[in-house]
Amino acid sequence: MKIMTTSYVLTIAGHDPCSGAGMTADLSTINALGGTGLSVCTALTVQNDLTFEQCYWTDPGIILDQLQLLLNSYPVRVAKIGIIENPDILRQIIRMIHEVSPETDIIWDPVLKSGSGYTFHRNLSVGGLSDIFEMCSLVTPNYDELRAIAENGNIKKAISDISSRCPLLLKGGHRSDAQKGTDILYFKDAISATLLPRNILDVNRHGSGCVLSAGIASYLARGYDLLQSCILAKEYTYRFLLADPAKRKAEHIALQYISTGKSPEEHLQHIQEVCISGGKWIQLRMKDHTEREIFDTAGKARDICTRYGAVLIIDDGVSVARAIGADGVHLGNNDLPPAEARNILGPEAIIGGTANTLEDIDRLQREGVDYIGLGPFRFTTTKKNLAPVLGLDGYSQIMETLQQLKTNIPVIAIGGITLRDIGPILETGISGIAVSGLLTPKQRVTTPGSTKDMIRMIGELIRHAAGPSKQTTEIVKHQ
Ligand SMILES: Cc1ncc(COP(=O)(O)OP(=O)(O)O)c(N)n1
Ligand SMILES: Cc1ncsc1CCOP(=O)(O)O
Ligand SMILES: [Mg+2]
Repeated sequence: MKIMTTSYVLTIAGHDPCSGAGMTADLSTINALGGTGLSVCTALTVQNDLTFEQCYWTDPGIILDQLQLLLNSYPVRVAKIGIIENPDILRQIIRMIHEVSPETDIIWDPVLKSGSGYTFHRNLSVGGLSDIFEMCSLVTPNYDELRAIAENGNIKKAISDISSRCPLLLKGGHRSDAQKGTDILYFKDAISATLLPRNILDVNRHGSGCVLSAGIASYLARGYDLLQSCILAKEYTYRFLLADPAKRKAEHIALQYISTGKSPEEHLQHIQEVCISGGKWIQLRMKDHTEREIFDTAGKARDICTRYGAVLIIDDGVSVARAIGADGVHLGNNDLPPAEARNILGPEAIIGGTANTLEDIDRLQREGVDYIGLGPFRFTTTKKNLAPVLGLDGYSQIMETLQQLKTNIPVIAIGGITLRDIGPILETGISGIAVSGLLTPKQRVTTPGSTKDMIRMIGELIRHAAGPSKQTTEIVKHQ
């Protein structure tokens, strides 16, 4: 008897001991996306994220026995297939799924080569696989894989041959041309949907292809249609790639909320309000509080930020940041030098530094900060002992010089910034803004609207400044 519950997703894939790719990575993805994972192991591999040494294929009899048992016991909604020894075994697996559980959708991720260069298959061709495509609900090759199986290198024909039999998601993650990160989903009848990247991430992370196809399987299992599943899984994979700390740094340099409050409780209330409203980068800045209060509040702020997926950095306090496991610090001229902070906090910590002049930026950059807080833009009561106000002219001059010097360290603006200032400030080439008063309800006297509205509007302004609209899907009919 089949055990009745929903969203069973089966991965039929190899074991990667470092779990970046393969069966265990698939299971993590399936579980993270609300599915229940089942697995059949097709190979034991000796690899990590940098090197691939050996592949020991599982006896096909064991694969088929395990598969039969699982299909007889669970209502498998989607089966995702990764590395398989050869097309004959693939064919036997797919046929068994069709016979025992005809309602199961099959996604085949045709992995021909590992990211580190190990070749699983040569001499596969679209023609020799046509019966396999007929039985799949989706195949997900990347561009190199499609080129390898296209007869006479004719990619257009390969696309048309495969997509006349089953939908084809052509992945652009590993491309080095303008199509990098763009995936195209081809359906029958020459309809395709182009899935544009939300951002080009310069990472070819081990296992990202597995995460994408396991993600599609999981969303399909939850009842989304194929296009929706591809869009959602692409977004999930983007976030998975961002979990690489180096990328996370870049993504968060856009809007920073600097906390303020009369008491530790008020700081935490304001931080929570910003996080609930979609803020993703918080700086805890507590002046005139005891070390103990700052330490306790920082621990609570870290818990709030973790809950909402926000990055937390601490103003001045390197030891507090280290003690509570914050993501980094913002350092002023009287704080620990950035290099010392880096030694204490490690290579992945976000370290920001305060600048008022071009010379400050030059020095801070040499000292290894990740971003610069340049200001003040205008007078503000939030900070005592303000440096000279820069205004729009000051920002324009500094940013122009940085561009001439081809310096591309992220520079964020700070100091008395209102909603209206953001557009003009971003036009100078500034990459983001840090605000306190604008996102603190009691201080936002001149700008009505909720914190959520404010963050949404600031996000729009930042996206607008970053270039063309970020619409991520275009559906077209090819001639
Ligand atoms: C993003 C950002 N930029 C500048 C500052 C100012 O920092 P600092 O010079 O350390 O002054 P205080 O904030 O400590 O008064 C900042 N905190 N954040
Ligand atoms: C911390 C700091 N450093 C320079 S200006 C400033 C205060 C920013 O707060 P507000 O956005 O309320 O002016
Ligand atoms: Mg400081």
